[in-house]
Amino acid sequence: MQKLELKAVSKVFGAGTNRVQALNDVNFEAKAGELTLILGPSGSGKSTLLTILGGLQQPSEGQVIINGQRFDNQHGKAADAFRLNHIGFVLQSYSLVPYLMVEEQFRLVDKVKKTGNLPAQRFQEDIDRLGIGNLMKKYPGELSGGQSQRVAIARALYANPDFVLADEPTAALDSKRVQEVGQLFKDIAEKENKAVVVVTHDLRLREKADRIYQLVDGKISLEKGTD
Ligand SMILES: Nc1ncnc2c1ncn2[C@@H]1O[C@H](COP(=O)(O)OP(=O)(O)OP(=O)(O)O)[C@@H](O)[C@H]1O
Repeated sequence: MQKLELKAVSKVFGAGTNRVQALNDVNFEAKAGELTLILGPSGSGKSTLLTILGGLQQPSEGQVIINGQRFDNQHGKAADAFRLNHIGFVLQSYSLVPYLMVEEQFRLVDKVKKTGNLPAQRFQEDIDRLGIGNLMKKYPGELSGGQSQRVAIARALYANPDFVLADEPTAALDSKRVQEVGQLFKDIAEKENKAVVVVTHDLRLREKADRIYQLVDGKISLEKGTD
C-alpha cells in the first residue's frame, strides 16, 4: 500500500531571536485511496509540512517515510528520480513556465518524464473537469489566478503521480470550482488509488476529505480518520 508518513518531525528556521519552530513533533500519514486535508491558519506550518513530505526540504528532526522506506536521508539522483516519477506537486506559486503556452507546459512534462504520463484520452477528462480546454494556446501571463491554478493542477495530474501534494490549490477559485476541484481530488484518490494531500485553509473542502488534520503553531492533531 502506498503511504507517506512523518514520524516525530520538527522543523526549526533561524537561531537566537530569529528562531522559528515551524513544526513541532509532527506525526502524520497519508494513504493511497484517501484524500487527506491539512487545515490550519496562516503561518501554522502547512507549507513547511508539505514540502518536507515531498522531500523539497529536510526536517530538523524526525523522519519522512515513503512506502516504508526512509526518504529524508536520500539525496541526489535517486531522490530526484523518485520525486519525478511518483510525486506531483501543486505549489502556491503555480510554477508555470512563463514563455510556454499552456499546451506546451504539458509537453514539457513529456520531455522531463518520458514515460508513465496519462494517455491522451484520460488526460482529456481532467482537462474537461478543470475547464481549461480553451486555454491551451494562452501564455501564463494571460491567465487569471484561478485559471493558472487549474492549469497547475492539470500539469501535476498529467504526470500520473502516486502521491499528489497540493498547497492551497483552491485559493483563487470560486465556490463552484472549489467543489469541482475537490471532487476531482477525491475521485483521483478513491478511484485511482492515489494518496492526495491538500494543505488549505479552505473549509469548503472538508466534506470531501477522508482524513483531516489540524495544524496550529506547528502542532498537529488528527480530526477525522483513524490512526
Ligand atoms: N525558509 C524559511 N525561513 C524562515 N522562516 C520560515 C521559512 N519558511 C517558513 N518559515 C516560518 O515558519 C512558519 C510556518 O510557515 P509556513 O509557510 O509553513 O506556514 P503556512 O501554514 O503554510 O502559512 P500560509 O498559509 O500563510 O502559507 C512561519 O512562521 C514562517 O514565517
